[in-house]
Amino acid sequence: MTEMFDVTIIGGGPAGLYSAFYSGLRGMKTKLIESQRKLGGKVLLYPEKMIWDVGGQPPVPGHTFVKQLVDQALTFEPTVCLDTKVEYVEKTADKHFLITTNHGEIHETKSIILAVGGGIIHPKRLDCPGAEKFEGETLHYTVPSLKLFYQKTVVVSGGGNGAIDWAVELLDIAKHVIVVYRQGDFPAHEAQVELLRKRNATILLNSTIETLIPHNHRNKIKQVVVKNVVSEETNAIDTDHLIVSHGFDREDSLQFASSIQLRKKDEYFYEASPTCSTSEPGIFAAGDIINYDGKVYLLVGAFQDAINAVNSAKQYIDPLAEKIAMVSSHNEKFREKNKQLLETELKL
Ligand SMILES: Cc1cc2nc3c(=O)[nH]c(=O)nc-3n(C[C@H](O)[C@H](O)[C@H](O)COP(=O)(O)OP(=O)(O)OC[C@H]3O[C@@H](n4cnc5c(N)ncnc54)[C@H](O)[C@@H]3O)c2cc1C
Repeated sequence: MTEMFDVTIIGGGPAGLYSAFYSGLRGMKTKLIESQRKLGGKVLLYPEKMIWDVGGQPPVPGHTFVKQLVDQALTFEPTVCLDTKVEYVEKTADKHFLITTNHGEIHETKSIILAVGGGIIHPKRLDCPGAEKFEGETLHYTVPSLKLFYQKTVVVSGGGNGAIDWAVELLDIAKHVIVVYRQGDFPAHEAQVELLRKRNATILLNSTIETLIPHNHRNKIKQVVVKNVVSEETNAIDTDHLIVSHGFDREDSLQFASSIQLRKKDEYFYEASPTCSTSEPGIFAAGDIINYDGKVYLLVGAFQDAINAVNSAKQYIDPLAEKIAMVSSHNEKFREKNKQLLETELKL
């Protein structure tokens, strides 16, 4: 038999990471399984974007935020399995769960927190012949470092929040920002679109990228050929970099045994209560994968869900456990750390 855990968290994004911290705080033996090689979930897609909207947290770039989240998640030393995709979940006669991964391993657990976000996601590739040879060099699906674009001409393809946020961020860094979008207007936040229009960005609506023209013998883009879908005119634009933000393809390979009755709101979201219980006793959920009235699809929403999911899981495995949300001062682990921090503070 494999080692039994109190809770196994599937997904190592913000919801899963904070669940791992909080379940440690509640004294639960915790395992976290993540399909990617790195923890951080979707925040890994925006390492250089500044995050402003987490209460009490000064603005930090995504990569710093991920580091802080991971450090916090490891506080109570959960077992972490990286590069491991959960494929199948079944329930045993004694109401425990068996989780099968792509490596064929079986993990045993008393409860589960689903924190799989939008599933395993991959940025949608540019539909343009030969585009893959420019990837990583001058064609980007995430922005690894803003420095790369300093004083460069950058074309951003896409019109949603991801594309427009990048374009706005680049206004102070790049020499020139050109946004190409296939529809007649942007669906992104109005205030951001307004900023783009007020500053010197070039906006090409009803337009798509048809071809990428390389520098001689090099895997660098020299020009993008843009076609206006209304007039059918084409135009070659000199560029140093191309950022493509066309959304994500989603891989949802997680299957449940037919005896597990997990209700979905639609093909995407699992139905959950505000205390993050799903329709299947013993399975709880947190973050972008669930839907209930008032659900907030932001980092803070994922954190609140994580607390509720952990508290519900704790109640499931120990009905006599405290119902109220615990605060960090209720844990021994912090006593020594608090002492050290206080001593440092008093010396100042
Ligand atoms: C471009 C962009 C910018 C954003 N900016 C902000 C912002 O400024 N402020 C803000 O509050 N929010 C922002 N968000 C939203 C925020 O990132 C999400 O709400 C948050 O990441 C949701 O966390 P999650 O843990 O639910 O899901 P995710 O972050 O999607 O993490 C889910 C994890 O589960 C893993 N997984 C999935 N299926 C399996 C499986 N079968 N087995 C194992 N692992 C699996 C995935 O690999 C992934 O790591 C932004 C989102 C995007 C896309």
